[in-house]
Amino acid sequence: MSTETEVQGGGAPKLKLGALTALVVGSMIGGGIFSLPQNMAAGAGAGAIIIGWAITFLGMLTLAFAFQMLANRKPEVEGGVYGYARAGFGDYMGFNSAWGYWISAWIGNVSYFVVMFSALGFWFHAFGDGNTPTAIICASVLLWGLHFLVLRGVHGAAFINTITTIAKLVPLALFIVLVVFAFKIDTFNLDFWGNPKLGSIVDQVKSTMLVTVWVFIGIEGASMFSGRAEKMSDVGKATVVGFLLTIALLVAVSVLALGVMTQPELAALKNPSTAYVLEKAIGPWGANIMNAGLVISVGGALLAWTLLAAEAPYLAGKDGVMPRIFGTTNANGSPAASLWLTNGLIQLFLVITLFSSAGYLALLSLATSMILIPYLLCAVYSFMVAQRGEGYQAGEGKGRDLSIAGIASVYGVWLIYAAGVKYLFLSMVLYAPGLLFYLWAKKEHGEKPFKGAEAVLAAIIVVLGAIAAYELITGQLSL
Ligand SMILES: NC(=[NH2+])NCCC[C@H](N)C(=O)O
Repeated sequence: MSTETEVQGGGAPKLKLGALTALVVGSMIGGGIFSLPQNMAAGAGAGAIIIGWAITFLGMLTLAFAFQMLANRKPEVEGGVYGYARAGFGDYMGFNSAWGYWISAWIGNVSYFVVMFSALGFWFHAFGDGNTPTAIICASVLLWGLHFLVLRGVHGAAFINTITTIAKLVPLALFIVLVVFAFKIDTFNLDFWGNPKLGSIVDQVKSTMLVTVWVFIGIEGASMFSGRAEKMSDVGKATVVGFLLTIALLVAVSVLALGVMTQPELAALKNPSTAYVLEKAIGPWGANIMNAGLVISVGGALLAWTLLAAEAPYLAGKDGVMPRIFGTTNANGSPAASLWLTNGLIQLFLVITLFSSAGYLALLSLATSMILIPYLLCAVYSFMVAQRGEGYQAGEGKGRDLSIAGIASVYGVWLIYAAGVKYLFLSMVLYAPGLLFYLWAKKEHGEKPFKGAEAVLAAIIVVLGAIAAYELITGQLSL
C-alpha cells in the first residue's frame, strides 16, 4: 500500500446528485422500515405514534437542513460527521466522532447480516433466526463478496447502490398501496390515545423515539461522501430530498398498518412485521413479498454501509487523527486498509453471534446510541457556523439558519436523553479504547496529542469507560 495514492480517490470519477441521493435513501432504508409497525406499536397507540412522527419530522428535518447548510457554507470541510466535528471541536473530538460513527456503522452491519438471513429463513429453514452455522457461512461469503466489490472502486459500488435503492422502493410502494385498500378507520380509531397499559402520552411518545432514531441513521450518507461529490450543493440537495422521500415512506408504513391491525395485535407480531401486516391484508403472498423486499433492501443497505463504515477511518487517517495506514487507498481509490479492518471485525462478530445472540443484541442497541454524539456535534457546529457568519455574504440574514441549527441541537440533546443516559454511559466502554489509535496517529506525526482541555476529556472518557466496564463485568449494570 503506497502513500502516493493518498490523494482522494486518485482520478476516480466524482459522484453526482442521483448517486448521492441514492446513498442517502439506500443507507436510511435498510431493515428498520420492515419492522416498523411492530416496533412503533410496541409502546404507543396511534395518537402517540403520530406525535412521535411530528417531533421526529421537525427534528430530523432541521438536522437534514443543518447538513445542507454545512455543505453550502463550509464546502472546504470534507468528511461529514467526522469532518464537521473536527472543524468545530478540534482533532480529538473529530477523532471520537469518526470512531463512534465507525463502530456504530459496522456493528449495524453485523445486525444486517443476521436480519437478512433470518428473513431468508422464511423459505430456507437452515438459516433459522439468522445465526445458525449455515447462515453464518453464507453471510461470510456475502461479506467478502461485498468487500471485493468495494475494493474495485467506490464509484462502481455507488452505482450498484443506486440500482438496489430503486429496487427496494418497489415492495415498499406495493405495501403502501395494498394496505390502503385494507385500511379500516374503525381499527385505526380504536384506543387512539393508547390503552391504559401503555402509560402516559409522554411515555408513549418517548418509547417511539429510539425506533425513529434507528430508521433515520444514514441521513448523513451524502455528507460522508462530500469529498467524492462533484458539486457541494448536490450534497445538501441529496440530503434534504432523500430525507423527505424516506420519511414519507416511514410514516405511511407505520400509520397505515394501524388501520389493518389494532395496536395490541401489531405489538405482538413477529418481525419483519410488515410481512404479517400485508399477509393480513392480502393473504400469504403478503409475507412472501415483504420478506423478499427485506432481503433486497438490507442487501443494498449492506453495500451502502460497507462504503460508509470504511469511509470514517479513511477520512480520519488522511487527516492524521487515525493512524496513517487507514488513510491510504488502492489504485481504484478504495480505502483498502480501512475496509480490511472493518470487514475483518464484522467477520469476527458474525462468528460471535453463533455462540451468543443475546450479547450481540445488547451490543447493537449500544452501538445505535453511539451515533448520537456525532450527530449532536454536527448540529452544534452548524449553529456555531451560523453564529459566526462563516461563509455568509455581507448583509445576508442568519436568522433562519440560527433557528434551524438551534432546533437541530436541541433535538440532538433530546435524542440522547430519550435513548437513555445509561446508554451514553455504557457507550464509553467502546469510546475509551479509541484513545490508543488516536495516540498512535499523533505519534506517527510527531504531534502533541492534546490541546487545552482535550486531555481532561480523554481522561473522563477513559475513567467512565473503565467504571462502566467494571459495572458490566460485576453485573451491577446490564445492557
Ligand atoms: N449498518 C448500519 N449501521 N445501519 C444503520 C442504519 C439503519 C437504517 N436506518 C435502517 O433502518 O436499517
